Amino acid sequence: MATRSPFRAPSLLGSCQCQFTSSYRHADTSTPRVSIRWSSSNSRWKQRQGRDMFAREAKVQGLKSRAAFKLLEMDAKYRLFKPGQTVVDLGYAPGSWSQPPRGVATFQGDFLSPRVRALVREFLSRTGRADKEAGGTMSYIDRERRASEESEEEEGGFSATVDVVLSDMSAPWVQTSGFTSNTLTNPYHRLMNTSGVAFRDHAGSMDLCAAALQFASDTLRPGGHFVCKFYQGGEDKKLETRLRGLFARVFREKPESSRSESKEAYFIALKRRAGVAVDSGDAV
Ligand SMILES: C[S@@+](CC[C@H](N)C(=O)[O-])C[C@H]1O[C@@H](n2cnc3c(N)ncnc32)[C@H](O)[C@@H]1O
Repeated sequence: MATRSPFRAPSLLGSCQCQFTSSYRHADTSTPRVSIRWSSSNSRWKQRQGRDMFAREAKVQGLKSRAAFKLLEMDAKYRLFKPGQTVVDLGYAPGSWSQPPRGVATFQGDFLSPRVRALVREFLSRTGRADKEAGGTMSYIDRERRASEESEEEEGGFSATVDVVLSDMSAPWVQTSGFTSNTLTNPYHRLMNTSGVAFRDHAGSMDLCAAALQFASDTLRPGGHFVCKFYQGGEDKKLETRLRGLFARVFREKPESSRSESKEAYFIALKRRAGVAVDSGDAV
């Protein structure tokens, strides 16, 4: 049997400045409606983790979760990050995409809410201005290049300062049973797992992708990149078409470290076009 070797993770996003991340505070769960014996699925889950090379390797490398390897794989293939960038990581918790947490500001809030998105944009424009005034650590050439990009941005009516927007958001699994099981009540596991109902996961992911894309359209500078998790289904083609309107190149990616039985995949959208924005009325 062929084995898959996880990437080493010397510094995840190490060269980038992760200035902002967002995470969603989960609503309290309701009381159980059905009673199921969870002991067998508990041990199945533990066995799967034990067999899972990426989960084991994440532990060895001190990463918060196996999800880290997905981003490392995508960066190795598409070269997403460069030193000194502003990277926004939406739905960051538990945080393996933002390790190490240097320079990270975290926000809690439901990103589907326009008010939360507006607060994030405001935060970014304030920190962007502060960076500009301070001059930053950019070389002369980088400063000149950025200045010319900014004048293009202003011509296009954007105040865009972000280099990369990442969205690994997925609607968390709402627990309705299994409250006596430590494995199932653990918030970490609910955060990292979906409902398992393909249509529901797909529909939820299309809403989150639409919110993330609108945010990318509002904040990404021309030339910037967008990575977005989605659950495959009937509507993802429409999302891809919207992405193609905003970015020069768009790829579908199923990283090796993403479980093969999961419908999870990623859109990698490279080089945001100047002077183009997504139309919020045209949501997926
Ligand atoms: C699979 S986890 C992300 C894992 C993360 N990339 C990591 O490496 O640790 C999915 C995340 O999406 C977040 N999320 C789900 N719905 C959200 C929403 N409406 N607004 C903001 N975040 C949301 C969850 O809270 C969770 O943090």
